[in-house]
Amino acid sequence: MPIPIHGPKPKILIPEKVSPDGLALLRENFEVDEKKGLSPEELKNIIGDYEALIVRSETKVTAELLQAAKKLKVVARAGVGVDNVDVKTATSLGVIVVNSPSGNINAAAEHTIALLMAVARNVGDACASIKNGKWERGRLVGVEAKGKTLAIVGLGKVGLTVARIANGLGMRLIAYDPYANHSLAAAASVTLKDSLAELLKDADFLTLHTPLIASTKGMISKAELETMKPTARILNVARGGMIDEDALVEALNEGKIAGAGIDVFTSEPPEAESSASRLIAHPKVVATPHLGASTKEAQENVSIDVCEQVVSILSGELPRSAVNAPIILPEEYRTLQPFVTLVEKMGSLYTQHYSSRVNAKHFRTTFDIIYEGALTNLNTTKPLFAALVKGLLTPITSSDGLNINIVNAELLAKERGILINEQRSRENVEDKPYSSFITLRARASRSQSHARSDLSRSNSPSAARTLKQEQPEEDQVIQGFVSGNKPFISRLDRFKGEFIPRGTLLICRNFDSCGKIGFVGSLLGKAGVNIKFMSVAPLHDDHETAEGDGQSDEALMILGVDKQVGEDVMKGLIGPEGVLEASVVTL
Ligand SMILES: NC(=O)C1=CN([C@@H]2O[C@H](COP(=O)(O)OP(=O)(O)OC[C@H]3O[C@@H](n4cnc5c(N)ncnc54)[C@H](O)[C@@H]3O)[C@@H](O)[C@H]2O)C=CC1
Ligand SMILES: O=C(O)C(=O)COP(=O)(O)O
Repeated sequence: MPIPIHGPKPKILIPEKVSPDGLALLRENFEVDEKKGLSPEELKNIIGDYEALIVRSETKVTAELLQAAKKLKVVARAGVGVDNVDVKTATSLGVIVVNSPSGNINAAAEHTIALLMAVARNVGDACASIKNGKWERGRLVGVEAKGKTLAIVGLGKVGLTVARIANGLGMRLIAYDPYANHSLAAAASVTLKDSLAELLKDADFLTLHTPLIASTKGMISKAELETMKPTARILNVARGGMIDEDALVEALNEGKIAGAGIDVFTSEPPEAESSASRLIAHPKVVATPHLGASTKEAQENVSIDVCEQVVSILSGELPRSAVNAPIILPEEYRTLQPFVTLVEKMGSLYTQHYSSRVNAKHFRTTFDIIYEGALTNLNTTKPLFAALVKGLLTPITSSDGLNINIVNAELLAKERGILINEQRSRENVEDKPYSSFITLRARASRSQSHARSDLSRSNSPSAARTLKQEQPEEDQVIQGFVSGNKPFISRLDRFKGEFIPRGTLLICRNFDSCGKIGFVGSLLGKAGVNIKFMSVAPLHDDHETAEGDGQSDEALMILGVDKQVGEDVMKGLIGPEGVLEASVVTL
């Protein structure tokens, strides 16, 4: 995969133990810092240097940490649960959060079964007893799994894998999951129950496999435990906090629950005198220190999975399992990529060409973006939407850089009151020279009193300077297409003509009469500005016939220049000898 890296290598911080298999993929192009044992304060102090952060469950990726992470593009969770990551803040900052949704599923499911068996046969207690020189065969009689009812809360990936293994053990399977896939449940011989209460009363073994979210926090507390059989045993390899630890200790003490196998706790590692530590110490509990994902195989899987995604993101591509961005298939992304570049350029051209007019009134906030041809068949246009927001806003956003991307584009557009209507045109494009093209239309119907004034506050050096003699009121239209993977602009306002939106461009509107090119060329020449290419755009067909409107003999001149054009030169271009309007844009 080509990685466009110039200058120092981007830095990746790994504050936890992550398998070297994935890290090997990073080392060639990135500086990989493995720093274990950092305090939250130490982490906050250094995070500003890093573009990627790879964590497991121990690192708390808080809002405070994310805000200090000025360069951060991605938080990669080498595992499933992202409850230790403030995904909402990451989203608002445009930081992509990725995980490995299936790399450790089997490990978690097998660990659940290991705990189930250990609890059923008193393995933990028996092990401690024999090591203490005892031989307590009478006290340590267990129960069999075969024929017992396994009640599963959360029939997702881990829950289903547990069900399949338990089926092989001859267990009867029931589950509660309001969002379960009924055919997958049936194929795994699982009977779905309509409520948690219905599930709990039948459980010989209860196992939890949901994420820790508002609806699952404290879902097994005193009231629920009291509805269960006193012979029931409880397993938790999902997350601490789903079971009320104090209530479970009490139920075990009172003989209301027979035993528990617990891998995850409300505080990890457990604080002294905490509910977690009391649960761990309980003789009827088999406890493990969050080992569900800790197999060699699972750690290899998750490491490779997230490191590949980090490489993609730092190379400007999209990951395959982002938690806060839409999933886009690699083939689809490849098709979209040149159009993403095109749309971003169109947005930036819009902002710079139209909006930095002296009083900044013309930054319209309602845009139509119309996809035609092959683009109408795409599953998602989210990357194009994000590229448009990025293009529109980047020239007027302060340079210390808001990271605008697919993660936060919608939010940012909303915050700034920019309305974007995406449309797929069903028009036949067979007679057109390109298989797909895109039109950006800024609507003139908006009341000017609502027009944004961001541009008047702009301090961006890339914001264009435009000088003009007159300002027609109509929709502002930019049209473009991709050819040979390169973006082209094919229409700007009333003018049609092809040019590549790249570098510094001087765009002049002028009467289509002799001498204009010479006039502009000579003025630029005197100012030491070199012209690299030039394109002339006559009026678009729709506007050609409007004789007598004073505009039918106009054209656009687009010149690629090798440096910025000074204010004095810009002023000198306008006039009866010269052009009607001129703007400089940097794309
Ligand atoms: N102990 C460990 O080391 C590991 C723990 N895990 C944890 O296992 C849990 C499950 O992981 P996956 O199966 O991959 O997730 P998943 O997303 O595939 O499945 C979760 C299931 O929970 C269901 N669910 C959501 N809210 C529910 C509710 N209120 N009541 C009942 N069901 C509900 C969902 O519909 C879904 O089917 C996660 O919390 C994850 O962090 C995963 C891997 C290792
Ligand atoms: O993947 C998960 O959700 C886990 O709980 C595994 O956590 P870990 O990566 O072992 O700290």
